[in-house]
Amino acid sequence: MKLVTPEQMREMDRRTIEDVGLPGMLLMERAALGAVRVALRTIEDAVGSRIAPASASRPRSIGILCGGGNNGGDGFAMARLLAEHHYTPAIVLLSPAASLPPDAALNLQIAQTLGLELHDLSAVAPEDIHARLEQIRDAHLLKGDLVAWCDALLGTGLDRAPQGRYAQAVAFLNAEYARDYPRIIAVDIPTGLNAATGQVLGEAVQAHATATFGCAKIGQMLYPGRALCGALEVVEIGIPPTIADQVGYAGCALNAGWAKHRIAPRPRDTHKGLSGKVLLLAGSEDTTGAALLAARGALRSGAGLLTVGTHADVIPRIAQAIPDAMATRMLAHVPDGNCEERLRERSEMLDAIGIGPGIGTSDGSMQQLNALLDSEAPYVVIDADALTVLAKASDYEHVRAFSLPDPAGQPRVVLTPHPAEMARLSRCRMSDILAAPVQKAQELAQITGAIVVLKLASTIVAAPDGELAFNQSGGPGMATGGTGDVLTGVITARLAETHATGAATRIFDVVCLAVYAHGLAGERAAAELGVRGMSAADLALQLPRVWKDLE
Ligand SMILES: NC(=O)C1=CN([C@@H]2O[C@H](COP(=O)(O)OP(=O)(O)OC[C@H]3O[C@@H](n4cnc5c(N)ncnc54)[C@H](O)[C@@H]3O)[C@@H](O)[C@H]2O)[C@@H](O)CC1
Ligand SMILES: Nc1ncnc2c1ncn2[C@@H]1O[C@H](COP(=O)(O)OP(=O)(O)O)[C@@H](O)[C@H]1O
Ligand SMILES: [K+]
Repeated sequence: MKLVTPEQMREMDRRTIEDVGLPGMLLMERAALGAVRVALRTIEDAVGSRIAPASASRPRSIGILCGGGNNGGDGFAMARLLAEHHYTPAIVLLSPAASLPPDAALNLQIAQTLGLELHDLSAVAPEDIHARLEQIRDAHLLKGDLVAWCDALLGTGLDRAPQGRYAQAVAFLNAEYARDYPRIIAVDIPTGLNAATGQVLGEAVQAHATATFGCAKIGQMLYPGRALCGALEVVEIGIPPTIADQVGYAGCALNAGWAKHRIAPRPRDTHKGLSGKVLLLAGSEDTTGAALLAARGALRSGAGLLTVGTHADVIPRIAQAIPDAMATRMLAHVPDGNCEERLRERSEMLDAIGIGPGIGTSDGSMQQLNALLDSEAPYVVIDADALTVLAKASDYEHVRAFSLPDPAGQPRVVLTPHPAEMARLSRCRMSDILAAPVQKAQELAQITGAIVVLKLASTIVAAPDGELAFNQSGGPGMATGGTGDVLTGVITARLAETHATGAATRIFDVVCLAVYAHGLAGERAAAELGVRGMSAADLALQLPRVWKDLE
C-alpha cells in the first residue's frame, strides 16, 4: 500500500482535474460511492451488536455531519447515495452554504432538490451544537433507528485544531462512539487528525471505519492516528496511475499485500554457507538473555551458521541453552586487543554482524563497535547498548564511512533504536522524537547513511535517500522486554542470507521484511497466549511459522 502526504494527495487531485480534465464532481462521486460502500459494510458487520441494516420494510437513518470544504461535499453526495439503499440520511451543515467550494455546493443543491433532510446549524452558537445534534439523533431514534454517523466535517484540508462548532461536533461524535451503538464512519480521515503526522489537533474523531480516498495518508499509519481511523479502507477515486507516479509517494505500508512474494523458497541444492554466516555480538554476565533472544531470532529466520561473540563468562550459558550456535569470546568490559583481533580475523568470512543486545556500554563495547566499523563485514546491525555507545561518539563519520563503499550504493549499516535510544542518537528529548518520528528517523538516516528502524507500535523504516516504510504488523503483546533483541537477530540473519546468495534484493526491502515478519510473529504469539502472557521467547518460537507462510 502506497502512502502520501496530504500535499501529495491534493496535488494528485489537482493534476487529475486540471491537467487530465476529469471533472472534480466525478472524483467526488467516486469518493462518495466508496465511502457509502464502507459505511454499509461497517453497519452490516455490526449487526451482532443490535444494529440492523436498512431494508425496504425497515427504514434506518444515518446522520451525516458536513463541513465547509470538499469533505463536506463528499458527505452531501453520500446522503444521496445512501437514500438509494433505503437509508434516511440526515444532513447536518456546520458552515454557511454560501461559502462552499463549487463541487460541494452543487452536491448540496442536488440533495436539497431531492428533498433530503437538511439541518443547517451554521448559525447556531457553538455551545448549543451538542444539544441540537442530540435532538436530531433522538428524533431519528423515535422514527426508526439511527445506526451510523458519517464524519464529513474536515478532510485533508484541516490546517488547525477544530474549534467552535467543529470542536463541538467532534466531541458529539466521540460521545456517540462511547455509547457503542451507532457506527462512526470517517470520510477520508477522522476530523482533527493531522494526515501528515498522525497527531491529533485539539480533539479528533474516533471512528469505527475510515474510507480514505486515492491513497492512504502517512498520518493514518502512525499512532494515535492509526487507532482513530478504525478499519481503514482505500477507495479508488480515479487518479490515473501516471499522475500518481509523477507526483510521487511518501512511503509504503508494510502489510500482507506488500509482503507477498518477497521471499523465495530455498533452492534444493543449497548448503549452510549459502544460508548466511551470522555473528551476533551480544550478552554479558547480567544480560545473557539478550544474547539468547537475538540468537533465537537469527536461528529461526534462516541463519546458516550462527556464532555468538560474547563475554567469557557467558559462553557456557549460550552453549548450554542453544546448542545450534557457536559461542566465542569477543567482548570485554575494558578494551582488549584479542577481542578486536578475533573480530578482524572473522569479519571478512561473515555475511552479517549484529552488535548490541546486552553488551553493556563500557569502553570495551565502544572499542569493539569501532573495530567492527573498521572491518570488512558486509552488513552490520547496530542495536541496544551499541547504539548508546554510538551516541557518545561526537559525530557519525564512522558509520558514514562504513556505509559508503557498497558497490551497489546500498546502505551496509542498520540502526534499530527504540525512542529512548533514538533520542540519544539524535541528541534531543524523547518527546521530540515522539512528536516527529518520521522526520527524526529520516534525519538520522541521512546523517549516518544507515537504514534506521525506529521501533514504535508502528515501526518506521527510513533509508538515507528518504525512502520510508511503516510497519503494520505487530501488537501490544510485543511491549515486553527482549522483543527488540529478537528483531536484531532476525534482521541480521535476513541480511546474511541475502549476502550469501548474492540475491539482487534491495537491502531496504530485506530490512522491511524482517520488521514485518517480526511483527507477525508477535501477533501469532499474542493470538495463542494473549498479549499479557506472551514473552519475547514465545515471539521467537513463532518465527518459523511466519517464514513458512510468507514463502
Ligand atoms: N476534488 C478534490 O480535490 C477531491 C476532494 N475530496 C475531498 O475533499 C477533501 C479536501 O477538501 P478541502 O481541501 O476542501 O478540505 P476540507 O474539506 O478538509 O476543508 C477545508 C476547509 O476547511 C477549513 N478548515 C481547515 N481546518 C479547519 C478547522 N479546524 N476548523 C474550521 N475550518 C477549517 C479550511 O480553511 C478550508 O476552507 C478531501 O479530504 C476529500 O474528502 C474528494 O471529494 C475527492 C476529490
Ligand atoms: N504496542 C506495540 N505494537 C507493535 N509493536 C510493538 C509494540 N510495542 C513494542 N513493539 C515492538 O516490540 C519491539 C520492542 O523493542 P525494544 O524496545 O528494543 O525492546 P527490548 O530492548 O526489550 O528488546 C520493537 O520491535 C517494537 O516495534
Ligand atoms: K472527515
